[in-house]
Amino acid sequence: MTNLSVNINKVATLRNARGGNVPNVLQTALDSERFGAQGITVHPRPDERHIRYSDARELAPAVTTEFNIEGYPDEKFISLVLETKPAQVTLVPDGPDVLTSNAGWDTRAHADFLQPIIQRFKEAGIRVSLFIETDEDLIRGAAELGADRIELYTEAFAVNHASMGANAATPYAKSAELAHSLGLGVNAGHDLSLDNLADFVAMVPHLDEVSIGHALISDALYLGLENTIQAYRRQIELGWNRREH
Ligand SMILES: CC(=O)[C@@H](O)[C@H](O)COP(=O)(O)O
Ligand SMILES: NCC(=O)COP(=O)(O)O
Repeated sequence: MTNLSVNINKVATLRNARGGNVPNVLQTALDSERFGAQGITVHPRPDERHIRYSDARELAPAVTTEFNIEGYPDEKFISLVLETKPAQVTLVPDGPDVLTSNAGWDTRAHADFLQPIIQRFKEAGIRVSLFIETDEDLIRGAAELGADRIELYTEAFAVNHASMGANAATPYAKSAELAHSLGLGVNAGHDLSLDNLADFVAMVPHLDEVSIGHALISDALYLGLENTIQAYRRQIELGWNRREH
């Protein structure tokens, strides 16, 4: 079954809006686990617009499911990950000024940059995932760099799902089959939601984890966090049961 990792970036956005500690990011993470989250994801950006490096340090010893830190591997990020030793690090090629993640890695052009970084994290016992698009050669490049997993960047799926339905996931199914054949685990994330998640899970094989934040936290404003996490878990189960086994 595919695991749900709840990205709590937007809880930190709300917390930072007033400069205090409400909502409490750590407590929200622990409650999310209690409500059914099978992982917690954070994406500390250089400007700390939401998740701060201090949040990651506070969360690391407290999270009891899988802790996943996402981000661009500059030296400050690398040091944070090696210090906190999450279960997984997901490397994302984001520039410091992007509104949100908007591309996957070019694992060919950036091979010399990524390879030693991946090796440092693996030597520290941290699973390494690379944020990537549905490009066959770049997925092969991720495997050649020694990544443990890829995270399929699903914005294009979310955009196309409105008009194409489940067929929007066809490129991701092919990428997941290729990744699996190369010994890579398969994660996915970005703009997944209650509307599109079951179709994605039904279509994409070998899917280890989905990390979901923006839509999930937005839904929680109406449904409550516990109901929302359980609703996302149900959508994963619905998609899994629709798979052609
Ligand atoms: C890599 C990815 O898709 C997520 O981490 C996404 O970038 C969330 O970042 P924001 O919450 O800053 O939009
Ligand atoms: N890796 C994707 C993630 O953590 C959350 O992305 P989103 O659901 O906030 O778009």
